[in-house]
Amino acid sequence: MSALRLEDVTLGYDRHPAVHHLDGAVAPGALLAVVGPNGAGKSTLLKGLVGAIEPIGGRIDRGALGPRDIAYLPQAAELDRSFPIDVFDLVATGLWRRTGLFGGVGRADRERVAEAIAGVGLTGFERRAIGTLSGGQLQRALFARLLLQDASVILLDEPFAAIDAKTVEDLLALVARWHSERRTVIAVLHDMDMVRRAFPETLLLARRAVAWGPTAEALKPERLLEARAMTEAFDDAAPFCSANAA
Ligand SMILES: Nc1ncnc2c1ncn2[C@@H]1O[C@H](COP(=O)(O)OP(=O)(O)OP(=O)(O)O)[C@@H](O)[C@H]1O
Repeated sequence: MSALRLEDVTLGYDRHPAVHHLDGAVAPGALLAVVGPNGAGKSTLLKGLVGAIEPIGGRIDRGALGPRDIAYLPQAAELDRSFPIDVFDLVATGLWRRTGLFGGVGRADRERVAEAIAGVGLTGFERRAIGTLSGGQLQRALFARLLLQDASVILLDEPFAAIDAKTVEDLLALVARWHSERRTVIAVLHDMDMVRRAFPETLLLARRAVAWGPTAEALKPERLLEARAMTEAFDDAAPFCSANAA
């Protein structure tokens, strides 16, 4: 059974497609990279998978997965850093899945939060306001929250952008751990060397799927060139699927 199945999925904004005619399946436990040029539709795809936007066409079959089974880390720019919350409370929101928004955090839960914070190397930062953290520290805190969310599908949008090498290494180890726990991980990435090294499967996106399969196949130079050309040729103002051109 697939964790996620896409059937001729078109996603977009105001009825303008941003990415279209996606067909494919992500198996449970897959470790999938989503790559492609700027504007290729990668973030849009993750938003569609998590259900933040509804497809304009086709359908996304999530099988038995409920909304709480899918965790989503948006791009750093989408997070409001001025929100007055400290590291502990931010990480503790990962428990909402179980406790509910007003469920309260008991002693055992507080220990779990502390454990998750330790797991990302942020012990001592519990009472720091998130606005005072470096980009890498904030990303560590957000990964700690994902640890607590305990979701079977984890979507990461450019999780390693503008992050130092040591933090990347530590967070990548968490991704590997999630993979070993048979969770499904889908990550939007720009670092092709990292994708080749750490992600067995790749979806190369350029407003539609250029390639989807084993990473070595999907990232062949001719495929990457094709992706760039396709993204550049895409007409953002086109009405809903004016052409079905392949
Ligand atoms: N909220 C929005 N409203 C209207 N159009 C949008 C919105 N978000 C994205 N788009 C458009 O959808 C297209 C795909 O954008 P998307 O952010 O999915 O690309 P991406 O592959 O994630 O790009 P990048 O690598 O630059 O993050 C772009 O043309 C973008 O301008």
